[in-house]
Amino acid sequence: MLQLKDVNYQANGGQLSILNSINLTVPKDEPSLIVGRSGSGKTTLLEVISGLTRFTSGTIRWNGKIRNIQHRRWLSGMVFQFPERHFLGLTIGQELKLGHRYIPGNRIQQTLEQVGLSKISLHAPPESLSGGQQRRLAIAVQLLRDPQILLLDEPTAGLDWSMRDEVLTLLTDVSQNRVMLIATHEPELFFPLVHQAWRLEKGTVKRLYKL
Ligand SMILES: Nc1ncnc2c1ncn2[C@@H]1O[C@H](COP(=O)(O)OP(=O)(O)OP(=O)(O)O)[C@@H](O)[C@H]1O
Repeated sequence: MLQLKDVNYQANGGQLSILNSINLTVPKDEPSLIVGRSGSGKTTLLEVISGLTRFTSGTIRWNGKIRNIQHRRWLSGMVFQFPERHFLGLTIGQELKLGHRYIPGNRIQQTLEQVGLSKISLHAPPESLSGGQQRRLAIAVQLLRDPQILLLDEPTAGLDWSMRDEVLTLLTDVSQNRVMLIATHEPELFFPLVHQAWRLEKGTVKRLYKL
């Protein structure tokens, strides 16, 4: 379970308040949603949780223990908005192995099966995949790190309907045994998958849905 207590984040040397006293308890084994308009602070919140951004005050606990920024980097996997823009590997195989000294081939194959990409060639460039497949590859890259906390920023942005369905089905499957938090401005797409959703407005959690 992930717990945020009174988390604040201010930018520009404290001049600009972006997250204001965020309190959240996010359960494991089911996707949860952060809903909010553009500029409401969704990406910032995911970056704070994942340890990519240092918050100003508050506490973040994992399974009851306070976790510092290094712990959270280690615990978390973040799938950025439009992750395909950030692929670095020249091939799908390279992309999957980035940052690892060694990954057994069967582990790569299992992960590709998990995301429904078992038939692709590891020698092909990531750009040869369809939009939905590229999103699934980005999720596979994170799953290979086996994160306890999986954070996804607008995972369906820019996808057509059929590809969105592919990604939505996958998200339910990979939420088992971990916390999954999805930031979106299109909550209606995700409501069939989630039990809990929070609305962020100007950096404040305004409402809690128990669906
Ligand atoms: N380091 C920073 N310095 C100044 N302003 C920042 C900083 N980080 C974020 N902001 C501002 O904080 C606000 C929230 O940004 P954030 O990207 O978290 O919103 P968002 O809800 O994810 O928006 P979108 O859906 O458009 O991605 C924005 O107004 C953004 O410009």
